[in-house]
Amino acid sequence: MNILDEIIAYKKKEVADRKELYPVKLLEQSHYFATPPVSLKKYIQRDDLSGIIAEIKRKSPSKGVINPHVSVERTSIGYMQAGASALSVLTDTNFFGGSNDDLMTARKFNFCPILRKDFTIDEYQIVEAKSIGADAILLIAAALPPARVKELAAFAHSFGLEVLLEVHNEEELNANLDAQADLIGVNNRNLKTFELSVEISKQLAKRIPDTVVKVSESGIESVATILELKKYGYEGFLMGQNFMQHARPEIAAKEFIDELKKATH
Ligand SMILES: O=C(O)c1ccccc1NCC(=O)[C@H](O)[C@H](O)COP(=O)(O)O
Repeated sequence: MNILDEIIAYKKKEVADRKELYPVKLLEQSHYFATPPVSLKKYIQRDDLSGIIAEIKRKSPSKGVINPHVSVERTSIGYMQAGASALSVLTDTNFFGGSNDDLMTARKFNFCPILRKDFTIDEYQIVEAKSIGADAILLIAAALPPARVKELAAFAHSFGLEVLLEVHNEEELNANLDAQADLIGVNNRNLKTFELSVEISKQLAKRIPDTVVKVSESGIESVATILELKKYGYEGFLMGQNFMQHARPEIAAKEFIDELKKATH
């Protein structure tokens, strides 16, 4: 069993448990159902921002412990002050050390779009995402049959949530082109082997329709890589570890984004 299979097997059990503990009727009482979402797509395309989706990531299967005691309040505010376009918050606890509380903290202190980074396999998790104040969800093509991707994307849209569809190869991309995703993210990390290469973003770029915002995800470590990916039409850049491995991730993000700004002006 690879790590993605392991995560999905765990999620199935976790979702079943949560449905009992926190029924949908309870989640629906959240005031976030009355709050209009902030568009991830639009913020990524804003000229005054960097295109970077800055992630809060305490640990990961590939890296182990990264920054377990990070202050979500200070880091999320600092990321946005540094010029990030949006936030990504890992809410999975077992494999990534995150939580719904992390996302709710980020929500409380920021007006920007927030991507709920989790392993969505069930409608329940979409209701949950809305109830904690997320603006967008992630759907991973490697974890879902295309028909499920379509159903879950439509369900997310019914709450006004945007969908970032994550692919890692041409087969996954082609099988999900009609999913109505708002953004397509190419994950440079193979979630089954942890192998990392930004070449995969370059290879898949021309296969992604121009109507969809392109995001390159994972393993982005330099401004030069972003400048290169922009030439392939990428507008969004999801970055976690490169910032989170520093004691003060928001300072690392500011230095990075300042360098990016200098290189693009
Ligand atoms: O990061 C992992 O080890 C990982 C393993 C299995 C499934 C997902 C995983 N990561 C989620 C992500 O997609 C990344 O957190 C995100 O793209 C940022 O990547 P990075 O900049 O390399 O931290």
